[in-house]
Amino acid sequence: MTHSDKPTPLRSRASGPLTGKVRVPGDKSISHRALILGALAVGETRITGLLEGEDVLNTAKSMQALGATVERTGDFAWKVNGVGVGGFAEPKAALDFGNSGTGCRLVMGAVAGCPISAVFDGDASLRSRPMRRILDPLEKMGAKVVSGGEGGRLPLTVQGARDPLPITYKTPVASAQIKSAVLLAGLAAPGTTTVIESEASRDHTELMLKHFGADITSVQEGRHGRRITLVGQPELHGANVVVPADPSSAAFPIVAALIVEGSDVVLSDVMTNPLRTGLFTTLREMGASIEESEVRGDAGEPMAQLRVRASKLRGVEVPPERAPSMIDEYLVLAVAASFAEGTTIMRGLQELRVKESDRLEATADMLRVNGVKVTVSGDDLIVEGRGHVPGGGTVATHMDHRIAMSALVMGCASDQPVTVDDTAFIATSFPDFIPMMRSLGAEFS
Ligand SMILES: O=C(O)C1=C[C@@H](OP(=O)(O)O)[C@@H](O)[C@H](O)C1
Ligand SMILES: C=C(OP(=O)(O)O)C(=O)O
Repeated sequence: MTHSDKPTPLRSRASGPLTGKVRVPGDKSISHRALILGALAVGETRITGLLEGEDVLNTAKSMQALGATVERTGDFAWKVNGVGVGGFAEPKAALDFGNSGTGCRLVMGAVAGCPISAVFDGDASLRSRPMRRILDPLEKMGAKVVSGGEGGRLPLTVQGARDPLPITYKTPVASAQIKSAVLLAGLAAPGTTTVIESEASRDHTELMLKHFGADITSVQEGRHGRRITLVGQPELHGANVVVPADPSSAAFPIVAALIVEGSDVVLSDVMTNPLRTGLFTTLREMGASIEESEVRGDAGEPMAQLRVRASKLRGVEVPPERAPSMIDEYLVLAVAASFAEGTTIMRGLQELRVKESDRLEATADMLRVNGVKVTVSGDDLIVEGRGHVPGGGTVATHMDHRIAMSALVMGCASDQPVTVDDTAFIATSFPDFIPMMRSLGAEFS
């Protein structure tokens, strides 16, 4: 999906208390996986609560291009009829994943196990992101990169394996995208495929594979790691998937409610898988009032209603081993840290450099142009909170949805308004962000 060349800036200024109850859109990670596993299963998959953001819609299109039947049956309700493990058809045109690392990398894994060739492409942001981390294990499984850019950059052509090999693979960094690509390729291989990670990353692929009928086990490995074993060539059956609300999207109204005095906001159905809730743990350590109720689960994914009230926050140190459980939330945590009293040190953030933008530098710039004292030291981010933020800056979003949303949240409570240069990329993960925040009382103009 391409965006118009004309940027759409927006200004956020201090508002009165934010109040109300909202449901943020469906979880992006689970939405991608439901479409992909639906396409690899035999029979019908019904998905409700799917995130209808650009990233996920690009994955839906790619599943269609690979031969699955994908239909929208109502608001956030989708039906997929799959082709079976190993059954993808060769796509006629390049698969365009737009801004989405997850869509691109997971589908690369799924394609690697099929005897077809496919061209993978994306926007300028995705074209700059590393794909070698995915291609390395997929080549060990028998896939080939027929053509590609410098250092494994998109666009590139993958020739899937006719006879994929099962492997045991230790991921070089904690990445659910690497793990998932190997497991999805491993579906088509005989025997068992094993992934070992020294820090556990989000486990939605494992939980959903089990839900679709695969034989998959996950046991602890070392202090923080996991060993995941998948038995190849299962018959995946279609399944019903209820997508809970995305905690990474909920993070924005949550931080806004914490920093705007007098706020009281309720968020329903927020997924609370412990491998995704590092931000909530950290905010609570900072003194945030976040109450959970209506705790329940579906297909192994727990969810809860969260009530968030404005709170006095204090600086904390966030340990590096927490990073995988909040990797997409450091930008908005840095905003919360700017409004806290005292220094917040976030350690071990090297992976932030290879997201939609270099998020370590972009986050530091976002704070700096708004008068917050911030240092990047190696892979650590150090924010000196002073209880208030001067604001008044214009933030460069660098084709990165989470920078745009974090900056707009910052403006909700800063002394002077905060402007973002382009809001277009918010549509990749949270299409209703602007109206939803306005419905709570945010002043965007
Ligand atoms: O598997 C997933 O759904 C995701 C994994 C994470 O990326 P990495 O695997 O690169 O850490 C995360 O940043 C991304 O937003 C979604
Ligand atoms: C990193 C992200 O997504 P992806 O890797 O799928 O582009 C994100 O949504 O913050």
